[in-house]
Amino acid sequence: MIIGLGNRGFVRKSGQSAIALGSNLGDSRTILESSLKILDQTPGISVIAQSSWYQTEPVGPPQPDYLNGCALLKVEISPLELLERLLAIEAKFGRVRQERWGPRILDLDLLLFDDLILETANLKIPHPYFRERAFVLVPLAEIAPNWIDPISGKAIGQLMQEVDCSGVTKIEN
Ligand SMILES: Nc1ncnc2c1ncn2[C@@H]1O[C@H](COP(=O)(O)OP(=O)(O)OP(=O)(O)O)[C@@H](O)[C@H]1O
Ligand SMILES: Nc1nc2c(c(=O)[nH]1)N=C(CO)CN2
Repeated sequence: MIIGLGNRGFVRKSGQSAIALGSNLGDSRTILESSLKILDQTPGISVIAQSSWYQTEPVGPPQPDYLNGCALLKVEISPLELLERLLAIEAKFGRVRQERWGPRILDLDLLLFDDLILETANLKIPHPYFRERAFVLVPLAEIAPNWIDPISGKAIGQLMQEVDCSGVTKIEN
């Protein structure tokens, strides 16, 4: 377990990462599928697993249901570089930040990076809210149930058991 010392600290240049994908504006299914293809074609990033898509009730201000999913990436870049790639893809799809937790065309969150714990101004790993989000834990448990959260020491499958998953519905196809 490596504690990041901000930008000056030890930062890995490769690893396995888990990301969350979400969208509740536009043609969400196409947007999410396309963003995964772009990620897989990005130098230093390979998509090695993806979950089913889930229709999820919005957490936060009233807004349309989301389409959510998770993916596992093998990366040859640092966590900070990975975040930059994720933000660039969001911008490519025209994501503009308005109200916090408001509706968005595309949201790509960096959930986990091996067993890294990193706390910088722009990047916190593990994602600070993932443990309480069924819209993250259900798809993530589908593809990585045994990944251990380096802060709680619990497996993803166990974390999922601890939240109310009633607002998360798997899309079959
Ligand atoms: N693990 C992380 N994954 C993605 N962004 C992160 C992470 N940690 C910190 N950030 C920072 O959060 C900023 C705001 O992200 P964003 O606007 O997508 O938040 P949000 O998705 O609305 O809320 P939430 O953080 O609850 O998912 C990003 O610009 C990024 O610098
Ligand atoms: N169901 C759902 N609710 C949300 C989501 C999301 O992806 N899915 N993202 C948010 C901000 O990150 C806030 N609320």
